[in-house]
Amino acid sequence: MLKTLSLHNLGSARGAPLATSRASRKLAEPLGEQQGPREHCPLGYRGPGQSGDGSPRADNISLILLSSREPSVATVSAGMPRRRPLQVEFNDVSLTVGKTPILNRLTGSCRPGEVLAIMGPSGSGKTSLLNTISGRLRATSGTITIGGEPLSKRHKRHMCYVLQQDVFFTDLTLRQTLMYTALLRLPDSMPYQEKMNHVDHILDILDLKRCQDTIIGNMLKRGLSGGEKKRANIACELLTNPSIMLLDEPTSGLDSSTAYNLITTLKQFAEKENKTVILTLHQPSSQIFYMLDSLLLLCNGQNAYFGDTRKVVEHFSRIGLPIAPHYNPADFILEVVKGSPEVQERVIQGANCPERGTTFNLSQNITIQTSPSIHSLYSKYLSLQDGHTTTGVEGEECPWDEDCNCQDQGYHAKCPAEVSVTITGSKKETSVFTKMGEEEDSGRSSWSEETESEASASSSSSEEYVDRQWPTSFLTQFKVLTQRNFCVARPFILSRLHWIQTLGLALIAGLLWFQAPRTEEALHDIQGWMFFSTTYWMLFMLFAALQSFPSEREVIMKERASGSYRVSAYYLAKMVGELPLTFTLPTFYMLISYPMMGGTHVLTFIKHLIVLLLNTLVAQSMGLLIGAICMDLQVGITVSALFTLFSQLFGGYLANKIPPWLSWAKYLSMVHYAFQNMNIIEFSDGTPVSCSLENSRFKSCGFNKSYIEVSEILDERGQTLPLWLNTTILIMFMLSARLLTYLMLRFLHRLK
Ligand SMILES: Nc1ncnc2c1ncn2[C@@H]1O[C@H](COP(=O)(O)OP(=O)(O)OP(=O)(O)O)[C@@H](O)[C@H]1O
Repeated sequence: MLKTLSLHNLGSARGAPLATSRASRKLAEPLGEQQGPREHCPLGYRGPGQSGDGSPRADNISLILLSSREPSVATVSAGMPRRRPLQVEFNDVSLTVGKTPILNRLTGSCRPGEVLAIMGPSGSGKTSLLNTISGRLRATSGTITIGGEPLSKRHKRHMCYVLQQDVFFTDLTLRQTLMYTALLRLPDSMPYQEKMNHVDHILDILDLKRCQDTIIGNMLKRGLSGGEKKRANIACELLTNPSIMLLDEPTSGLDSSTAYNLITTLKQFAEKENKTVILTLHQPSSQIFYMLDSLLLLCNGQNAYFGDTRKVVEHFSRIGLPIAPHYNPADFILEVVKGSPEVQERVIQGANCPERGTTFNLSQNITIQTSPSIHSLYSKYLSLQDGHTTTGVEGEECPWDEDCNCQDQGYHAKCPAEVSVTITGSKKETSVFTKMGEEEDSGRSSWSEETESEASASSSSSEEYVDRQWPTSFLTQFKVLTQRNFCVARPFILSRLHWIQTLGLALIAGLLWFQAPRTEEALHDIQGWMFFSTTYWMLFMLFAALQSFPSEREVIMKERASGSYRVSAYYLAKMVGELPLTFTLPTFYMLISYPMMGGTHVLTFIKHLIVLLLNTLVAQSMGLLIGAICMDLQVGITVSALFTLFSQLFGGYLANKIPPWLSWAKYLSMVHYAFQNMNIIEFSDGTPVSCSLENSRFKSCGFNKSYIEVSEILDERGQTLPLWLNTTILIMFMLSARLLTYLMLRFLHRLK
């Protein structure tokens, strides 16, 4: 049986899959087969029209297409606070970065319930426009309004921005990622269980249940697939039920079927929930293309077309660039805006008509060179030649009216108006796809009075949360971020490699200084163990902390840009969340190494441990500070190497006789204070050190004393400060470094 799609004018087939495209052809194939390999239940494909086993019945394709518009997406916001629908408008928006003009007088709008696609070749300014609409970039001129009000910081909580890149903490599972997002971005007034139900619901809608316990992963660690990451990205944003969704290339890297399903979901989300969806697309299939309500086509940052997607074919015909039959209009318009300067000029002028009162000399044929892939597709299926020539009406100049309509009916008659496509299904069945027209859209909720009044009548709490500066209290942010920081840092700080490294070094140090006798001869060795332990943990923690901000920065920036939490909450949570992890390995090291070195006093061990942990915290603080200042790992490593070597050299063990003009430098060495404290503790509280039997270098050994006086041991390494003062100075080091780090994050790196 043959399936025939008859579209009376390509442009009016709103929402209907264009059977001229490869994707449409695929649709017309037995859907049971098409569904088979798609292990993940395709978005928007559930519901009537599916057979008992979940696969659609091949004889009911048009029903499936219609019923695919009744998805579970309709309940994305079930139980969520209601959001007011907001229209996005931008007028004459220009953007210049430095001296480079990026966007030039762009005008467009998107109403609630609609999907606006921004299309254009690479580098035409799609992402820049999205950034400008979201407020991440400030327009050089022009106006942007959200719900009739000029764009302001307040609006960022009404919109979500799905970035082109998938920015996540790679060690968290998908479920953890969504859970923390929900806890941070959904209001405190919503019970925990409800938030978790919402997470489940979103996982279900985006067909991510199957991989919810998989880690996000990265290049080195396998995790979610590219398509799953894309959907995870969208899931995080859907959680907050935003009024406006901005998506930068949501379909990039997805296969055509997944891309189609994703756009279907977004389309349904816009329609059913009255959301404003603006997305950038690179090369959509015609099926996807006609699902979009309106299109803004960019050409070198300028407006090449803005309007109804269904009218794009007509528009291009009108300006002398009619689209060949069977050609995917999305491919065609991209070929056009990548064409010769002459073609680009014509398109830009056509888009700005009637202001410029443009008329085109349609007698001139313009050849648009099609891409090789399109060519091969054409050769194969449609037997076209290299490129295709668009031809206006010979010798005729179309008289344009005020609305840029060609008034010559004869001209229009020559434009492609009706296309009939025959598709052969493998079961040799035939059915007729009927045009999906305006009637089908009648159910679409629009920016209607009813919706507005509904919105205003919605619970005050919902609007209240929307307009509050933060969705959650400081305490909630702190608690959730502490837990998340712990989960994020644990795989790194307590990695198997770090356990092995710590065990190995503890054993080596223990064996090297094994049961060192407390004698004058072994004094240098005991101090060697103390110096090694101090510097090793300084190096370990400092370099571990160094990577912390540079690696987390993108995620934090993304979350901060959507107004999820305060920098102070994040920073404080990071300090607290990582604390137990910071203490684990040094404690493990001390438990092995100290007894092996011959330490027997429990109290001395505890005091040593406290000093070592404090030293570790100071080192971590310095690492965070250097990382926050540099935000570049290479620069950070160089600065850290200088700092740690300086600290070691002036630590009091390697060099005793420091030149007087350099003696001040030791006060800047954190090792100096920690090493002094360990000496004080070991020789005051531990086993006394016996004098050498012959030629002792200590005066106290000359007065018939068997043990060296503690003060003499300490003085041998220069002037010693009391234990409490060394400890206070170390604490001051730590607090100042942490305060400076906060200021860096808050003011220098714009995590604000
Ligand atoms: N900060 C900047 N400084 C200078 N030029 C910039 C800057 N940001 C963007 N551009 C330039 O502006 C142009 C538009 O960039 P944009 O990323 O918006 O393009 P795009 O259409 O999204 O491209 P793609 O499809 O490849 O992602 C590019 O030529 C880019 O090099």
